[in-house]
Amino acid sequence: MFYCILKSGKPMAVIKHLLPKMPYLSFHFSFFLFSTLLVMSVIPPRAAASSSCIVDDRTYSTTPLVSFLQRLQSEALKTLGPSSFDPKFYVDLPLKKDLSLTEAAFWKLPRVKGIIPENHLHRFLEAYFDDAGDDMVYTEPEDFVPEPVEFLPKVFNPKVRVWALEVHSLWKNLSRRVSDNVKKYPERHTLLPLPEPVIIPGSRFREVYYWDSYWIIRGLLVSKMYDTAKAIVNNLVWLVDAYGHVLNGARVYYANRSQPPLLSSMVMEIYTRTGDLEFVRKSLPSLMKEYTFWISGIHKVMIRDLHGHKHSLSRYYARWNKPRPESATIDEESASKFLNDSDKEAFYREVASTAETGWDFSSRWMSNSFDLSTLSTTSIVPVDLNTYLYKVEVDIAFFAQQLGDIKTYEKFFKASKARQFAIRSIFWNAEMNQWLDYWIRSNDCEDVHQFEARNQNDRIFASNFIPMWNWKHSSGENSIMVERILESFQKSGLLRGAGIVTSLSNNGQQWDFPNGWSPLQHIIIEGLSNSGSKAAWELAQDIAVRWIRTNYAAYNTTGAMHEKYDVEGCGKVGGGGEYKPQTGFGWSNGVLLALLEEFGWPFDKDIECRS
Ligand SMILES: OC[C@H]1O[C@H](O[C@H]2O[C@H](CO)[C@@H](O)[C@H](O)[C@H]2O)[C@H](O)[C@@H](O)[C@@H]1O
Repeated sequence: MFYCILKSGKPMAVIKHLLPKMPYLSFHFSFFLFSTLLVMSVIPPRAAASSSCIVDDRTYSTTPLVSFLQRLQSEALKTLGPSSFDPKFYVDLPLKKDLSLTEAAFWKLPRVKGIIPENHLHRFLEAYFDDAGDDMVYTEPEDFVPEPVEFLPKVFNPKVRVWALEVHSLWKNLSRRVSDNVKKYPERHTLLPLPEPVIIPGSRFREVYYWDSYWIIRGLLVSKMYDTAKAIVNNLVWLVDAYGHVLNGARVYYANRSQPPLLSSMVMEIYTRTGDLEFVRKSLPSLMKEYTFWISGIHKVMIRDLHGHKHSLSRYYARWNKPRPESATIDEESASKFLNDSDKEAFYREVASTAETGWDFSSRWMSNSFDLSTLSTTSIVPVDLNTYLYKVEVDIAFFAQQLGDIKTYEKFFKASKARQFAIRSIFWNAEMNQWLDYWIRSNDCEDVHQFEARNQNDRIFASNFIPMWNWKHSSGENSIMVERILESFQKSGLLRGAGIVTSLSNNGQQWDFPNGWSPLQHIIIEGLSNSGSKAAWELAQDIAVRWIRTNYAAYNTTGAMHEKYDVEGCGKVGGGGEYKPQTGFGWSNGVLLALLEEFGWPFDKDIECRS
């Protein structure tokens, strides 16, 4: 009833209507109800509103090691202070000795006014831990050669070729395998014992990440490193078999959330280059298992459109309502404004669910762009997630067809058509000519949410154009639609001097203005270039050139590839967010190589920034 009153937007009228039928509602109570509803109807949905009706909430519980390392993280912050403090470092530390011995020594450390003195902390860390990352050992990728045959055949400019070869050689820096120690003493490591070599993003990201791996693989394929690419997929398949989904990253503390589902796309890219059907056959059961994770239980949302059609869509939803272990000190600080435990838990769930989106953090998930405590990710049905799931359906249907499994082909083909229809019905906004995230205004136990146009979020994000990515696979948009979307993109404010900005909100979060991220550039560029429109292809090339130039300029001044860039100026590195900007960097290297392969670089075209 509460929910119906709220949704009506006219609390007093509804109460008046109810009063005659409910004589037991006293004046005082109805006044209280009215004021409460009035306040609630103007408060935007926020973290505390969620999670009261979760049916499928199986979590992997925290291991004793993670609990201890989190405690160590919190004590280290008290000793060292917040400047330059990276909480992730502590939960990545491998134990030298058994946990019981380490804990006993920890409790014996002296404390001055409750704080461990710095020299004692350092001595303790040296005696009982290896360095963070020591359990991921360097391994020479066997399929790496300094200049692969037929490498970037369309790149003629000598400066660009030299640079591209340097970026290609970065795969060697980022190549790792899990040390034998992890297999021997798994309880001493938060790292998971992945069976095959990996490519890591770099710097503080010392382990495999799920969606990063897609663009890493795109680059590895340009570098003709097919075995390394397959090894990454085999590791992710191993995670699906062990946990039922691909983890956010290959650490035990990431077990209760995933990241954007791009595993089938990785298999598809590898198959397209190698024609290895056996590889597809081995991966397919895990792709189907992962698909179930995304379309059922807490990830599933049903929405009835204005014509009465029911659509099954998906959202991000972490099975976790505590601080993220890798950022626990930060999350506890952010949650300190919530007074009671259940509000804190709801907030922590929103935080972890936002990490599942890959866009952590962004105004996209906040009802107030400047207030992290208004994160509402579990109440949002996101355009990009459903675009990726459409692609999963198309990919699985294709693989099944190649393998002669007609029943699976038909099932997934049908599912892809249903999602295509759903994307059009729920996300498409014909006035803006963009696809908009849909906010379910309550997170209660409704079976089916009724579509209301006002629940589309009309703020501008790069994600509003992500469905273009699927133009390659859908039967094609008509050309008038493409032109309209193109115009809408060009007027959106997202296209800046050095690439596509993530959003228009300058609030200090890293997935917001003025940052541009390699994966988003690549998705939108691929969408535009596959639209069949010449103008869209030219725009795709223009964005690629801006992006390549800014990567080059930053590489020249800093000697590194970066995780994100500030697209307001050529050669500017990105910032904001909860950790220091990182270098390395897996997906940026992959996207750069993929763009150079696609668009090439003529001999006489300048690579330097245009003023
Ligand atoms: O430690 C904070 C967060 O760091 C990761 O997120 C960021 O880096 C990832 C690796 O490049 C990338 O996949 C993600 O999109 C970035 O926002 C991590 O994935 C988060 O879960 C973590 O909380």
